Amino acid sequence: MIEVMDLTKAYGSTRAVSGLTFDVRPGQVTGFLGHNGAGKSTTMRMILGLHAPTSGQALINGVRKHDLRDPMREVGAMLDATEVQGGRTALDHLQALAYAGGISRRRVVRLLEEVGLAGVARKRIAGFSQGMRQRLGIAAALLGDPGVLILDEPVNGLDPDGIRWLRTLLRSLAAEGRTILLSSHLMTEMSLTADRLIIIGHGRLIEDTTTPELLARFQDEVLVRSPHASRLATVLEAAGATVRAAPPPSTYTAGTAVRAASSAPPGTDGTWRAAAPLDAHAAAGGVHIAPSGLPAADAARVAPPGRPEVDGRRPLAPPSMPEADHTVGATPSGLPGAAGNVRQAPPGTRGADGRVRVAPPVTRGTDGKVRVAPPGTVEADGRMRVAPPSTLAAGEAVYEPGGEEGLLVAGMSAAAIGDAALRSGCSIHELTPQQVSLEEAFMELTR
Ligand SMILES: Nc1ncnc2c1ncn2[C@@H]1O[C@H](COP(=O)(O)OP(=O)(O)OP(=O)(O)O)[C@@H](O)[C@H]1O
Repeated sequence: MIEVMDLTKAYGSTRAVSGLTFDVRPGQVTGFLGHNGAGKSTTMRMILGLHAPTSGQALINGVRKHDLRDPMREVGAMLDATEVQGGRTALDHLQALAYAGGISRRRVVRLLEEVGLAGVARKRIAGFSQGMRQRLGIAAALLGDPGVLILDEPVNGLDPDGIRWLRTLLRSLAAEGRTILLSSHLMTEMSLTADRLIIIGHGRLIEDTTTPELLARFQDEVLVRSPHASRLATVLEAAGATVRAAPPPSTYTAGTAVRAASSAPPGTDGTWRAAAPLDAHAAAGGVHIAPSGLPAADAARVAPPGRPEVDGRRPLAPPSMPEADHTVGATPSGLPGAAGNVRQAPPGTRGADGRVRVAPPVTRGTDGKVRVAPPGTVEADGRMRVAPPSTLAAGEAVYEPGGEEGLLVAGMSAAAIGDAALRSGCSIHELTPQQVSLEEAFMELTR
């Protein structure tokens, strides 16, 4: 058992670890996750008594590491597999450690076999690959057959066989009732190996959970893309669901609405296109956007309802559409007009930057606030920025989101969401139960 209690470590002005508290229980593999510099190694070093905490304490089997009666048999660790003398052979290295701990040569030989280094036992470590050094480090950690094992990035450099071997080894050691704390950046591996997860960020605890609990929390959500997202969100919340905005799609796909940007990056197919669900927008009183600096021939096309061209392309915007660098807007009362014309926004709706912004009701966020898209909502890499929520300033309106907005809905099945959408007259373009990986859950949590 490892107990970390209100542990803090400052290196000068750097707070590597800050008030960290968690337990690592026997019989489980506990994964220790965090971005680079999150404080994992520092925490492990404090648990192992290699660095003194600034405050708080870390105990192994109820005492500090230095107070363990037989430390090698109680705790084994591998922090940095490169910290070995390259001039020695693997056998000499392990034997020196074993001698210091009163451990038999027989155990050394057995461990070399177990970690797959028997064939190179008499070779100098200097010639070892990173994976071989990791195996040697793991053998050293296991020398005393300890009940507590602390491994910092043990998977690094291991080949697929080695990774599988280590996973099986750690799971069987945990099944014997040992306490295992393991850090790794390899999320897939962590999700296969760890029962519990301690996730830290900037030296602080973010989550103390189990792998299935964490995944279930995110898998509970259903991604809904709808041109009526705001209204649908209200409907779903009234039905008891929890709704949050989904991150925008990372790249454009055909039919995805593209918003105005000062310098216009192309969509994935190299052209700007108007959103496919324009008809739905029109029904909702939408606004369609012409990006500035339009690429020529296949440039922004705005689709009046029901008038795709013969070749399937959307017709170009009618003449009433302002030239490039003007955003096309319309009053919420109807766009495009019945005749298929795009209406120009009334002058009063232009923002300080000269762009037209009109806020149809559908653009209100789930919090009821209107979101204002900052100028240049498209990044150079083609990703869309999420507009920060904001209230509508006097005389100011917002960009219509352009395409369908994404919602992540928790607490309601996809089927129930579909029914609710039908009943409330909201269209849905996508309804996907989320299958997140541990990596995605981790990124979401540590954002
Ligand atoms: N000996 C030290 N002296 C000064 N600062 C340190 C020292 N050790 C770590 N730090 C700082 O403490 C912070 C946490 O580092 P730590 O190595 O614990 O993070 P980590 O989560 O293990 O990162 P990684 O995943 O990259 O190994 C970092 O900002 C690091 O620069």
